[in-house]
Order: sequence, then structure tokens, then C-alpha cells
Amino acid sequence: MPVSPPSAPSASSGLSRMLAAFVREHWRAYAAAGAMLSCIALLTVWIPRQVGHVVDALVAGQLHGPGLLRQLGLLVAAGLVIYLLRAGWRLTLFKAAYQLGARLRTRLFARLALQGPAYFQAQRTGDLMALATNDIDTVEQAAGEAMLAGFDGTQTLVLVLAMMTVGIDWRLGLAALLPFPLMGLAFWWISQHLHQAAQDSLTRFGDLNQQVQESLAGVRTLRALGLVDRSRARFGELADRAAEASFRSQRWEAAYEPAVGMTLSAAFAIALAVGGWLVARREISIGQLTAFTMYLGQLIWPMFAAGWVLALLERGRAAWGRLAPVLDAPLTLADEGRAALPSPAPLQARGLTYGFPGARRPAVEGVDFTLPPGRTLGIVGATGSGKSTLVRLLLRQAEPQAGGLALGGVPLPELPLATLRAHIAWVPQEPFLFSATVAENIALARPQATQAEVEAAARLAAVHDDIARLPQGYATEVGERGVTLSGGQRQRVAIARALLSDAPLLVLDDALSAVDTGTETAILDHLRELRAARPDRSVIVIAHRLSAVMDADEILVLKQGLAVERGTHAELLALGGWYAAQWRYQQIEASLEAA
Ligand SMILES: Nc1ncnc2c1ncn2[C@@H]1O[C@H](COP(=O)(O)OP(=O)(O)OP(=O)(O)O)[C@@H](O)[C@H]1O
Repeated sequence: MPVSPPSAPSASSGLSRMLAAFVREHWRAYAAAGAMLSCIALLTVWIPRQVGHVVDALVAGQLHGPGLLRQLGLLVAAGLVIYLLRAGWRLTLFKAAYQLGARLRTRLFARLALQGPAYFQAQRTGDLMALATNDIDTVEQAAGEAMLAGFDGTQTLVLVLAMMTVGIDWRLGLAALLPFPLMGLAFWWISQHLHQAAQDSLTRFGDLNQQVQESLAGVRTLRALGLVDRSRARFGELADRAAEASFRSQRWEAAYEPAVGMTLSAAFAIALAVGGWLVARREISIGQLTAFTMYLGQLIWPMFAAGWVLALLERGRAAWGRLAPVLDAPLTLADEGRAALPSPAPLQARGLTYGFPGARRPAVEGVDFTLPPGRTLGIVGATGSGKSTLVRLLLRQAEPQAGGLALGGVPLPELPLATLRAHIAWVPQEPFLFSATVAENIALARPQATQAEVEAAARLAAVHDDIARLPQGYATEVGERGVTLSGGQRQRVAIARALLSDAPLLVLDDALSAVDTGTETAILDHLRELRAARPDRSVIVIAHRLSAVMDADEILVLKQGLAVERGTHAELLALGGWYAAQWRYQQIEASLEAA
């Protein structure tokens, strides 16, 4: 589901509230930048006035050699100071604006880190990535360029208007300003369209990002299925749409320029006609008319600034409209539990029931079990029978609709999530390896672990020899998603990671599916030996291969979410149900393979 933009007014007030809070916090930087801009504005309006005086003095023959040079020197010095102050305010202000970008990115990441899987199922990764990059850049520009250009433009406008009307001639001033209300109307009309265009452009960029993310993640599948051409065409189509949307937005932005140009041309024409008439009547001097037209020229900046600021704010509003719902989205995973975890803590499930949204029947229904500390629970069943759903409920990636799980008698929602996560070491069927060395990947949950501890965990997971054969051994970078390791090696690195974490409950969720039977036996033997050192460590083994659970203290057989059989390996064989049939089948399969 794409990130949906809320209505424009709420985005607008939200953006101004957020920006106001940011300016309050960084008021020193904004005040310093404002003061520099004020000096610039004063110097800017001083220059035409001075030029006017010089022109009048020259016309009257009162200014010669050294005096003229001094005046010119003053004007050059004023230009230089303006240049330095302009550099100063930009440096001061943009530093603050970049801090806003960094802060928003951190806030976004922190919020996303708290969301549960249900949230990510409803969001597109590429869209979220676009928010973290493109949309935040756009908001940052609203806080930097837009705020100060707005301030600068306004104060220049006020000063220039004052100089034109009060300082020179109010009738000439008013006459020259006649075309400006029309420009205001044009600005309003353009910004309405620009908001929509900017929103569209950001959304299209999100679509494009999503396509990049999906294509890169699934590049091998695309190649294997010969879908590269189709994917390229789709990508081209989305890139074209994003470019078109950007162009539409730029086109509306560019519309400010002719509006300013036409208004100023009209103002110049009026000023020259009315000014010429006033000069002829000797009500103003030629120098004053010169200064007046220079002031009119100076209005170009505030006008362009207004267009630019409006464009930046509209784009900022559109971006904030996409960002705010993600930053404020209610958490899909409540972390309100404050109870302490007793030790030892048996795991209990009572009437555990969960159905995925929209599913016709529950994925897990009325499941009961007890796993005392130090014991092993095996969970088996046909594919889709609800084994992984049970683990999801245990990790609180989803909340049961009926019944529940408790650790040491404390219902899971009453425990802080951090406590629950520290209690469980989970190895999924398809573990994720980060772009780091093998050693760092193993030591993920305990970065302070020594090399010897990392190696010991790798030996227990029967992956040490494989790692030793890698080019740089434990220091080998496994690259994005561990592409250099096989599926079975990745699984064993993840098992080593879980064993090193020392959590009291180890959950192997089909985590031995990609290793051969011999390696599986070795790992399970190691786990059994480990039990001697940590007698309170419990293990849940989910497997398709029954040899992985045959030594478990209790085995649960799931069928369409229901626990249909339970007992030890021997009891289940004696029962003659699904387990016994499956066991026989797998034994025959193994002997055929051996032959
Ligand atoms: N995210 C999901 N949304 C909707 N339905 C889902 C989702 N994940 C699983 N299911 C459904 O829930 C049921 C149980 O799935 P689950 O993954 O728990 O089975 P499993 O026993 O672990 O299967 P396998 O052995 O293939 O991993 C299946 O019918 C599956 O289609």
C-alpha cells in the first residue's frame, strides 16, 4: 500500500508547526542569519540612494577626482560586505537546516524500528526509502532556503517600498505598484497547481524507488525466469512517469518567473511615464528617477524570492503530508508491559488462536503446550499447518485473537518487548546476514564477544570448518544478504549467532532445512551437549525432517492450525497417525538416498 497523502490543510499546518518549533529551538542560528540579512537589506537600499546623490552631484558639477573616487570606493566596499554577509547567512542557516534533515531521518528510523511486522506488510520498502531521502530533503529546503529567502525577500520589499514611496515620491511609488496585485493573484493560482504537482512527483519517485528496491532484491529470480526485459520496460515506464511528474512540477515552478517579469516590465513602463512627467514638472530630479528605477530593479529579488519560497513551501507541504502519517502512525506492536521475568521461566500456551486478516480459517487454533526450562519441544506438520505462525505469536510479531502465551506465568504482553527478545534466540528459515564480516554477523547480539567465543559458537553450529575455508576466514565480508555463502552456511551462521546470544530459549524455525542430515545430526548433538552446561536452556525445534525432533521431550503435530497429535517420538510412532506415517516415509526415502 503506498504512503497515502493526507489532506492539504493538515499537511500545511503540520509543516508550519514543526518548522516553528524547529526555529524556536535554533533561534540563535536563525537570529544571526536574520541579522546578517538585515545588514544586507540596509546596504542594498543605501546603494541606489547613494548612486542618486552621486548622479545629482555630477550633474550639478559638484563632484570631481578624489571625491568621486571616494564615493566609488564606498560603493564597492558596500558590495563586498554584502557578498560576505550573504555567504555568512547561508553557512549559518544551512547548518541548522541540515540538522533538521538529520533529526527527521533519525526520528523516522526510530519510529520504523518500533513498528511490528503488520505495519511493514502494509508499506512498500521503496516508498519508505524515498521518504527517508527525497521527502526529507524537500522538508529540509523548506526549513532552510524557504524560511530565510522569505524573511530576506519581505524585508527587502518593505525597505525598497519605503524608499520608493517615502524616500522619493509616493505618487510615483503607488503608480508603479499598480500591476502587483495581479501578480499576487497569479502566484496564488500557480501555487495551487504546484502543490498537486509536487505531491504527484514525490509519489512517482516513491514508485520508482520501490521498483529499484524490488528489482535489485529479486535480480537473480528475474534473470532466472528471463524477465529482465519485462522488468526493464516496467522500470523505464516508471522512470518516464517520475520524470514527467518532476517536469510538471518544474513547469509550474517556472511559471512564477514570467509572472514576475511581466509585472516588473509593466511597473517600469508606468514608472518611466509617470516619472518622466514628474521630472518635466521638476517635482523630482533625474537622480531621484534614476534611484527609483534602480529600486524597481531591486524588487526583482523579493518577487523571485516570493515565487521561490512558495514553490519550496508547496513542495515541503507535499513532502510533509507524506512523512507525517509515517512519523505519527500508531505502533502496531504495543510495548507497555513492565513485569519482571521470573527465573526459571517455563513457556506455556493456552488455547492459542490466530487468523491472518482476511483468512477463511485460523492459521493456529486452540493450541496448548508447556515447555519447562531445559526441555525441547518439537513442532512438526505439513507445509502451511501453522508452525511459523506459532513462532510469530511467541515473538509477539502478531497478537493472538484468543488464548495466549505466558513465560514464567507472566502473559507475554505484560513483559517489556526487550525482555522477551533477550529471552529468545530465534533462527528463521531464511536468516539475514548483514554486510559485515562473518565474525561480526555471529557476534551481532553480543558485539563484545571474544574471537574464541565466536569460534566456539561456530563450532557448535558446525560451520567453523566452512568459515575457515573462506578467503579471510572469520574476517571475510559476507556482503549484502550474505551472497557469498550458501543457504546451509547462512543457516548455520545464524545458529552460531543464536547460540552466542546465550538466550534461555532457542527457537529453530525450520533452521536446519538447508543442511544435510549428517550436519543436522552434528548440530543437534552439540545442542544436547550444551544442555549439560546450561541445564535451563529450552529449545523449540520446528522441522520437516522428523529426525530433527525425534529426541525432543515432546513433539507437537499441527494440522491446519490444530494440534492433532502430541507425545514423544516413541509415543507418536505407537499412535500410528500422521507422524508415524511420515516417519516411515522419510525412513524409506533416506534408505533410497543411501542406496
Ligand atoms: N503473512 C500472512 N498473511 C496471510 N496468511 C498467511 C501469512 N503467513 C502465513 N499465512 C497462512 O497461514 C497458514 C500457516 O502458515 P505458516 O507459515 O504458519 O505455516 P508453516 O507450518 O510454518 O508452513 P511451512 O512449513 O511451509 O513454513 C498458511 O495457510 C499460510 O498461507
